[in-house]
Amino acid sequence: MRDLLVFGRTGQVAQDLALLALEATYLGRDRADLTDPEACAAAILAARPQAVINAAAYTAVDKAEADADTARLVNADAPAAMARACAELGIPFLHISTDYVFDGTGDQPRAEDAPTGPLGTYGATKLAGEAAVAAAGGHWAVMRTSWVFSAHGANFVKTMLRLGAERDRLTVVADQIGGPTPAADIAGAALSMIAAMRDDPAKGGLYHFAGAPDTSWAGFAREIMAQAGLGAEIADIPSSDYPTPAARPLNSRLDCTRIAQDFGIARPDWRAGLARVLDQLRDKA
Ligand SMILES: NC(=O)C1=CN([C@@H]2O[C@H](COP(=O)(O)OP(=O)(O)OC[C@H]3O[C@@H](n4cnc5c(N)ncnc54)[C@H](OP(=O)(O)O)[C@@H]3O)[C@@H](O)[C@H]2O)C=CC1
Ligand SMILES: Cc1cn([C@H]2C[C@H](O)[C@@H](COP(=O)(O)OP(=O)(O)O[C@H]3O[C@@H](C)C(=O)[C@@H](O)[C@H]3O)O2)c(=O)[nH]c1=O
Ligand SMILES: [Mg+2]
Repeated sequence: MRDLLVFGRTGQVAQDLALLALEATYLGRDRADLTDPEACAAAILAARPQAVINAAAYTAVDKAEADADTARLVNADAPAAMARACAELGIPFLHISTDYVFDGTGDQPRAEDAPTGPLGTYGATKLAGEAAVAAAGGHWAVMRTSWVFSAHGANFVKTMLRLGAERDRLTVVADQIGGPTPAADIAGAALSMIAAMRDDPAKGGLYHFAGAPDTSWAGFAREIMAQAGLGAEIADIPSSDYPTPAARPLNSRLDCTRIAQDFGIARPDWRAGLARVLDQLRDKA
C-alpha cells in the first residue's frame, strides 16, 4: 500500500512489514522518537498518509520496571498522540499490544473482553496505550499478540539457538503457556486489517492474534532445538526457578476467534513459521 506510515524500522514486526509493504514509509527513532509523543503526531500530520501502523514499543520487559516513565511515554502516550492525529485526518490507525496485559490466571484462552490485570510495568503501560488509542475517537484497531519471533532483532528463538550451541542442557520455564507468533504473520495480518478498515469504516476494534498451537516456553525451546538440529536437552523448570524483575503471566492463551470471524484471519502454525525463520537465518549466515 502506498501512503502507509509505519512507526518503527528496526523492530521485528517493522522489518517484516518492510518485506511485505515495500512502498510504505518507515520512521525509525531518528525520525520519530516515541519519548516525544507530540513529535509523532506532528510526523503524521506532516506526512498526511492514508493509514498508520505503530510497530514501535518499549519491549524490554524487565528493564521497564526501573524505567517506567520512559515505558509509559513510548507505550501509552505516543500511541495516544498517534491515534489523535489519525482521528484528525480521518484515517485508520492500527496499534499492536500484548498478552502481558493479562494476569495469567486460569488455563482457558482469553477473549478480547476478558478482564485485564497486568503483572508488570510493560503490561501496564501497554494496557494504558490500548485504552488511549480507543479513547482518541478515531478509526482504530488494536491487535494483541504474543511471544513474537523472527529472523531479525532480539527474540527467544535467537537466544535459544545461541545457548543451544553453547551448552548441553538448558533449563526453561514450562508453566507459562501461550502462542509463539511469527512477526511475518503479524505483519501480514496487520496489512489485511488496515486494507479491510480502509474499505469499511465499520471495521476495527480490539483483536487477539497468536500462533498455534499453544505451548510452553520449554515446548517452544524443544521445537527450536529439533528443527535446528541442536542436541541440547531442554529441562522443564517452574517460573519460580527463573526469577526476573517483572513477573510473566502463566496463562497467556489468547482466544483468536474474533479476528477469524471479522477479518478471515486464522491462527498461523508457529512451527511452520519457525522453519521459515531458520531458513532465513541460514541464508543470512
Ligand atoms: N516482542 C514480543 O515478544 C512481543 C511484542 N508485542 C508488541 O508487538 C509490537 C512490535 O514488537 P517487536 O517488533 O517485537 O518489537 P522489537 O522489540 O523488535 O522492536 C521495538 C521497536 O520499537 C522501537 N522503539 C523503542 N523505543 C523507541 C523510541 N523511544 N522511539 C522510537 N522507536 C522506539 C525500536 O527502535 P530501536 O531499534 O531504535 O530501539 C524498535 O524498532 C510492539 O507493540 C510490542 O509491544 C506483543 C507481544 C509480544
Ligand atoms: C533465556 C531463557 C528464558 N527463559 C524464560 C524467561 C521467560 O519466562 C521466557 C521467555 O523469555 P523472554 O526474555 O523472551 O521473555 P519476554 O521478554 O518476557 O517475552 C515477552 O516479550 C514481550 C515484549 C511480550 O509482549 C510477550 O508476549 C513476550 O514475548 O523464557 C528460561 O526459562 N530459560 C532461559 O534460558
Ligand atoms: Mg524479551
